[in-house]
This record gives sequence, structure tokens and C-alpha cells, in this order.
Amino acid sequence: MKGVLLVNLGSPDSPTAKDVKPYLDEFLMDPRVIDVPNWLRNIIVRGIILQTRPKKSAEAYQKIWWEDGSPLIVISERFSEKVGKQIEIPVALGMRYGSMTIKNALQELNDKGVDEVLLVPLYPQYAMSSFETVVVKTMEEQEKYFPNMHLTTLPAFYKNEEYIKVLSESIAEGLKGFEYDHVLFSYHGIPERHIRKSDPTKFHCKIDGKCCTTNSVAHNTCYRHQCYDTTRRVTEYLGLDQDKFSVSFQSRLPNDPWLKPFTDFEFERLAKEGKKRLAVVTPAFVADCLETLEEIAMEGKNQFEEAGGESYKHIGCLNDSDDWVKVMAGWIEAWQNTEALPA
Ligand SMILES: C=CC1=C(C)c2cc3[nH]c(cc4nc(cc5[nH]c(cc1n2)c(C)c5CCC(=O)O)C(CCC(=O)O)=C4C)c(C)c3C=C
Ligand SMILES: [Fe+2]
Repeated sequence: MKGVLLVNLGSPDSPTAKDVKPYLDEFLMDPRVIDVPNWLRNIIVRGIILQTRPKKSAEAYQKIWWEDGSPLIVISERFSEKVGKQIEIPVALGMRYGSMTIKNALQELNDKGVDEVLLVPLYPQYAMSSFETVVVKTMEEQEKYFPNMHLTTLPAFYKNEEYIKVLSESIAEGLKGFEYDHVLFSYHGIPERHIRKSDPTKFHCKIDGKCCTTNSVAHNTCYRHQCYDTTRRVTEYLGLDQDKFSVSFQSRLPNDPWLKPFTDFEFERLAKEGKKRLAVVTPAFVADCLETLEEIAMEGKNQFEEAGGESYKHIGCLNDSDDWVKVMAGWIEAWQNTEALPA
């Protein structure tokens, strides 16, 4: 029997340093997130980052936490429930980090008699620190605990026409009635090294301003290309002029070189260039979370206004909107009936 496993990143159990610390430990000790030798990751994460970050992160989580819990988790649960109501096969929700484990979600499906699973990493673009780690972890759990299960993975859907349409239309809706000079497409950042590591050709990705627009098989796993391509498709759909939008990358850690331009620097640059009315969209996320609600909607607004900006709007993610639920349910039904996966 067929079933579906939706997976997102996960959140701490509560917005306290006590609960944020083990969550960050699991997250940052993932070799696909901090990709250095084990001994060095131990020093960086446990010896340095976890000494101060849990308190700071907990404070940020407190600002966005909902009565029902973490926005990312609550929204993902609502989405999963709505998708479940539109299709005929079981759906389970798991998180890569934290207490809503992938193993428990697979167990839930197994208990319902599911032995053919469609794995849906809830990330539009491919990165080794998001999409890939979900796939690898799910395969490990499946092989260890559910050897009779068969897994199929839904590919990163950044260029799928239905996704682009639903994303573009939700952005258009968010822009309605807001007079803007500029739309900033802010994607989660990753270290530049991850781009080169994920390049199967080992020579295409140079991050030189040309490689992301020169055709290559490397684009199948290139986060930077996929972010720019999402932006190109959405702005074409919306008919936005080239000088009305730009791309940036947020949420970096203070280690290696990360993808540029940085979102916080862009707030300043745009305000100083006279783009006083700014809309910000965050298409690396399908559900609003700490990175969108705190870093963009709250901190970003302050940064932009301090730099001279006058009006600012964060346009929320697709979340559990009916149109997005319909798109996901359609993909699942296509796989259920014909094994087809969205292109
Ligand atoms: C697009 C998806 C994501 C990628 C790629 C990604 C890479 C990445 N993230 C960190 C470090 C942190 N990210 C944190 C929060 C966070 N990250 C994503 C998504 C991606 N991360 C989401 C959805 C969230 C929010 C989770 C929530 O509960 O709402 C955090 C925790 C918060 C903080 O302390 O800032 C860290 C740390 C790295 C190092 C990385 C790539 C190498
Ligand atoms: Fe992150």
C-alpha cells in the first residue's frame, strides 16, 4: 500500500535555552550542515557555538512562538492534515531535527500497512544541508527499521510550473495594495563550499556570476542556480521589470564565506539607493518559521527602517493555503496512480 511522508526541518520543543540546545546540537552536528571532520565539528559546535547560541536563539524563538507551538511545526501539521483530507492514502509528517522524528513518522505509516512511501522533502530548492540530509536520514531509518519499505523521493520542485504559479499568485496577492519600489527575494544562505561540494562535475560551479546561467547537469544539485531560477520564473510570471527586484541570502553563521549578497546588507543598500518601499519574499521556505518571522518580518523591518526605508512588507510563505495544498495533493495523486513525479 502507498503512503506519503512529508519532512521539514524541525524546531525545538519550546523556546527555552534548555530545549534549544539539544535541537541545535542535533542540527549543527549533522555532517551535511557543518561539513568538517568530526573532531573539528565537535570543537566548533559544542566548544564554541553551543556556548552562547542557545540563549540567543531561544530569545528569538520567544518572539515568534505561538500558543500551539513553533510556527514551522504548527503550519506543517495544518498542511499535512489538509493534504491528507484531499488524498486517499495515508500521510505522515516528520522533522529532520527535534522530537517529531522521521523514524516515528515512518512507524506511523508502517502501522497503517504502508510499504511504498513517497518522501516529500518540504524544500523547493536542493541543498545538502536541507533536501539531501532529509533523503539520507530517511533512507538510513528505512533500511535500519523498515527494510521492507520502498522509498521514492519527490525531486526539488523549484521549477515546477504549478509550484511557480501558486507561489507567484500568492506573492501577487501579498503585493496587492502595497505600493513598492522593489521586491527582495531573500533565500536562506549556505556556505559557498557547499555549492562546490554538490557539483557532480567538480568543475562547473565557480560562483563567478556566469555558471548559474550556463546550462549544466550541475544545476540539478546547485542551490544557488535553483534560487536564481525560482526568482527568474516567478518574476517572469509576475511581469516584474529587472530593476524592480533582486536576490539575496540570509541567516549566515560567522564561519566560512557564505553566498552573497547578504540580505541584511541589501536592506541598507536598497534604502540608501532610494528604494524606500520594500516587499520581501522568502521562497526557500514553504512554511513561515524563525527565519522568516523573526529575521525578516521583525529584524529586517528594523534594519531597513534604520537605513532610511519608509515602508516594508514581508510576504508570508505558502503555508497551508488551499491552492498549495491542492498542488501537493495533485503531485501525490499522480504518483499514486501512475508513478509520475512532478517535473
Ligand atoms: C532552505 C532551507 C534551509 C537551509 C539550506 C539551511 C541551511 C543552514 N542552516 C543553518 C543554521 C541554522 N538554521 C536555523 C534555522 C532554520 N533553518 C531553516 C532552513 C534551512 N537551513 C529553517 C526553516 C529554520 C527555522 C527553524 C524553525 O524552528 O523555525 C538555525 C536555528 C536558529 C538560529 O539559531 O539561528 C540555525 C543555527 C546552517 C549552518 C545551514 C547550512 C550550512
Ligand atoms: Fe538554517
